Amino acid sequence: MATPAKPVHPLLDRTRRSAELYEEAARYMPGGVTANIKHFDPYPLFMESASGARLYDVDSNDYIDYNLCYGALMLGHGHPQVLEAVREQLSRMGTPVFGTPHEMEVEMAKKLAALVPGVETVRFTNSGMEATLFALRLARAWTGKRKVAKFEGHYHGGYDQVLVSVSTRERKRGAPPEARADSMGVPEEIREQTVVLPFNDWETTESVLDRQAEELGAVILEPVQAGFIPPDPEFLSKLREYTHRHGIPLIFDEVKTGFRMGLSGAQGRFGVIPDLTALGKVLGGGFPIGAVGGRREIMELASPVRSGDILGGDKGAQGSEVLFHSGTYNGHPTVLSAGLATIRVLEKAGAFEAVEKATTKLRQGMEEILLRRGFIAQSVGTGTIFNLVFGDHPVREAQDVLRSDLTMRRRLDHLLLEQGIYIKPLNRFSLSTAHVDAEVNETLTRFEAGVKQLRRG
Ligand SMILES: N[C@H](C=O)CCC(=O)O
Repeated sequence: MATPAKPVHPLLDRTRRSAELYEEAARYMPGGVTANIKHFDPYPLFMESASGARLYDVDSNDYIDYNLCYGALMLGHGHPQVLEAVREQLSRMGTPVFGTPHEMEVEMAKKLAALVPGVETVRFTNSGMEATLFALRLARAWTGKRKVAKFEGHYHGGYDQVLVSVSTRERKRGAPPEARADSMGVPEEIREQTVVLPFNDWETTESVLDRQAEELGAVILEPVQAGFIPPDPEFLSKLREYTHRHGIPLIFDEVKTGFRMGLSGAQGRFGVIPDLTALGKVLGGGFPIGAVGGRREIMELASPVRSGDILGGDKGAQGSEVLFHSGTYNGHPTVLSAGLATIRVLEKAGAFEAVEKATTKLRQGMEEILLRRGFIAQSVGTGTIFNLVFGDHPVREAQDVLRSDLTMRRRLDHLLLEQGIYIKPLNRFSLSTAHVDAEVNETLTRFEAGVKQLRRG
């Protein structure tokens, strides 16, 4: 059982019910949470309801939400068109799920093929993590090679092969990152199959790749690291050119960036097209989803027409000849109805641009307040996501975040929570169509009140 929170949190007076619930939760769930990312000190806040850009906690405090379920809610909470689409699906189909193919799967697959440049055909999954896992399997099957290269600080889900060097330790500039398991229970022989590269450092990346290229079945990365560190203009294109030349499938994990860097994702924004793309978050309109899309010939490896179905009792289906991909809830109608409704709203003229404009205004406003109050800080981001970094050095990779003043940032985040700005401490800020001018202005007022209390040292 986790130790109950000590009464030291500045929010304590205002969040007593959260503290009580946390104590109870810790009796029944390890650490009182059901996903490690949801924990923060001294206890996470328990929410009760939400609307638009706002969250309301169990103590009736309101927050302007910049976490938005880790970016998934691109239309904010409870968008009427999303709610209506879900109700309509349930009443029209008479069931949440058929367990058979249905028309909305085709509609969403067509939509993704039309919007995302690297997508020709699609398979749905239930999370972004499942999507990257399936994409890696496809790539390894395509090449017949075992190893996978990923980048330091990039998160692709909580399974063994990619749970490597997501957290960062300081290293000398130009030194290749080491491959470190980020969890107990990751077998050494699996960790050894993962090669770790430094984002935005082409020289070191190329020299590591040169040593490993023969054995690599895939290179996977977040084209915008952690959703907020943009790629150097040349970096992505050099990586694309290199992987193409060596026949290594390039996978973009666009779980965070899909529908947040524009409707064509980071690949559309930066004009670099991967072989395979993993999507999630916004695609489900607030419901769990993932998808893999990519080159037809690679995706086709998963076709049961080609290879049979190991679960179907086909005599001809041999495990080694079948690229297995399945899932009871894949292509769930309720989820797809929410996702399609979300995309329809984002496709309206000016909808996406308005969120970008609000993001720019908020970033500039926060920078101005911090600077005016004597803090050396910057916002780093692109599209509808950004982060705040204390320091004025260029932020191009995970090491640069490590070199910033994280203690100050954590202090600020707690003050912001106190002022009614919801973010997961140290995590990125995401905006939505619900973050209109009034919300941004109010956020800046609350932000200034928080910064006023921020002490140096
Ligand atoms: N699904 C991840 C953790 O559980 C979310 C990571 C993120 O969006 O930052």
